[in-house]
Amino acid sequence: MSEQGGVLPREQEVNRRYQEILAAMPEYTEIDGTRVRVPRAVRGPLTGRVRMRHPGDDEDDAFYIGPTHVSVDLGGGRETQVVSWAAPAAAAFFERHYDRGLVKVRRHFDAAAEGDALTKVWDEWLTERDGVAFEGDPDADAADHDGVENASLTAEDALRERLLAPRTPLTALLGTLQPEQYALVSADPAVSLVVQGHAGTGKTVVATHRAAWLTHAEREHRLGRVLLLGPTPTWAMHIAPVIAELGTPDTIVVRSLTQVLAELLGTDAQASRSTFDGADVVHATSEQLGRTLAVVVADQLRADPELTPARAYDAFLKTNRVAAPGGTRRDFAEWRETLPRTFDAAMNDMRLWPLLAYLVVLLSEPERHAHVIVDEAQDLRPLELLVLARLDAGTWTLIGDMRQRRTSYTPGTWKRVRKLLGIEEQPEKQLAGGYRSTQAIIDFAGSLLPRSDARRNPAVLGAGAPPRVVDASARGTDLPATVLDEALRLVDAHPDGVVAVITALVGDVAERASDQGWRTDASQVWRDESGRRFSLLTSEQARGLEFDALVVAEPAAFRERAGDLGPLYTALTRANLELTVVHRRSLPPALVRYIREHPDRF
Ligand SMILES: Nc1ncnc2c1ncn2[C@@H]1O[C@H](COP(=O)(O)OP(=O)(O)OP(=O)(O)O)[C@@H](O)[C@H]1O
Repeated sequence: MSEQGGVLPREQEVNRRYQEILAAMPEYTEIDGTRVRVPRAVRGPLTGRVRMRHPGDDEDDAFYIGPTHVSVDLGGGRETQVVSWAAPAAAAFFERHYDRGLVKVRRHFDAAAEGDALTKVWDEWLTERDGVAFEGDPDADAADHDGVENASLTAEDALRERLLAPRTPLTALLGTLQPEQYALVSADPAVSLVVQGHAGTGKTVVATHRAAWLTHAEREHRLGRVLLLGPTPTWAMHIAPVIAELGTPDTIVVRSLTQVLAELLGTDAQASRSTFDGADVVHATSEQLGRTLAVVVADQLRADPELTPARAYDAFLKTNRVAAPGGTRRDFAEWRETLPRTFDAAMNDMRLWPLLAYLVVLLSEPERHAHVIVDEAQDLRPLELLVLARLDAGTWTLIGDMRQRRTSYTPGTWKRVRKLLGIEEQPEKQLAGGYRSTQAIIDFAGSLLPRSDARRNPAVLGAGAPPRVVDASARGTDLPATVLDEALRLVDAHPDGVVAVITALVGDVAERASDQGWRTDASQVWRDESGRRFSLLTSEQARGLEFDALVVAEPAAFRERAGDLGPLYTALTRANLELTVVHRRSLPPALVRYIREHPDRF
């Protein structure tokens, strides 16, 4: 692939004409009888261009890919077609081996964030290079290409350039969407999809682009309403720009699980707080509880057809028909004794929202979605899955990483998740690309995975610098001071990037930061007087996010559950380019072993 200076102005001109046509389109359109504002999804810049490989090469064999389908008048009686990225023909641009080699060359575009002008083109030849890339290209020499590239990546140079740049908010990535990602984004929605991918393999990219693809206004069998569910409100904010850019308004409902539960309960997601910790949660979110509630509701409905969730809750507190298996039956009964005595009182404890919401969905017909996409699906607890099962009228896309489970209360296998949702048995799809972190970071964090599972994703970013491991006790400094020193070093080294500290000891670090003159608002970002800044987060809060450079403080303090180092693995894998680990206590054995086995790197 190469950048071609002579070609760029030509493509910029086509893009300019395309933008003019889009600007002249009405601001509102009719979708399924409803008037909706035309989304930015149909107004953005061109994504790329494809040249098919036909013996009688002519202009018809080339077309553009863009947000929306139109014909562009090129002047002199010539015109060219722009095909929507969600149309079947767009597969020629996105699929690696489209129709057994029918594509000759693809041109990938990059555009300015503001104004939509094209800023760069890359050509990717899928056949031996012969002649010019596209008819009318001024300079055949511009394409210095010898043939087929890396077998798994497309637009490799564009992708690497994008990944090496300081991280900006997540945006639409159509120009560099990879074949393995496109295959999942555009998979047939008639079949439910379960996708397993390690950290940084592009799961959130797939989840967001799939939501947009399924509901794209120009797709023949588009879906009417898709729920896109993620772990936290921060996640929802993180993905908002992609949905704003690609999504058709009102067709994609973005929510965190807490928001879904709050809506079912008619309450405010902010109103009640709970840490969701402790053994009680096992009971409060168990499948057995779900079965008990279903039995109670069915029983009561026979005698009381007007049964309300509040009365069902009363009946649940009294019933002997507890479905918990033998050993835990007594624990379960004891736990039930601790519950608030009324439905309204129970609403004050967020831990009980899944229970209460399940009663609501058992007793009402909630609005159902045509499809539900769940990002970070490994973190849904059994009863939460049972609630969701009643909100979906169609199929599912479940995307997650069983290695990043927060707790052992969630199902440990995709098979169990499928069972709770009633999804037919089928093998998971795997994502393999390493898009977020350097190889050094992927390998270091990957040492926490069971050896059988330690398939290393090849990092697009290349080898990178080894993580820096700092033993604060050997330095004779305390942990917070060392963490802040290291964070400051990274902030200075990445002036245009974003830096974070992830630790279970947020309070200790925050107190010291405050003593040192750092200030924060509610957003977890700390700033000093000269405007330098870093984020201070728990692993829980950092889910799904990423940072150019990162300090992970005191690995031993991350909770280890069920032999699973999920939260620490999540923390380490938030780093793009540079990772520093600061500790006073011993490191987890897997990291110690990794460091010992790679003395040259540490
Ligand atoms: N095709 C692509 N083009 C450009 N950037 C990409 C592409 N795919 C992934 N990325 C980038 O790689 C990073 C990781 O992607 P993403 O956040 O989707 O991974 P993930 O699998 O959800 O990670 P995790 O489970 O660790 O949160 C993001 O910065 C994303 O923008």
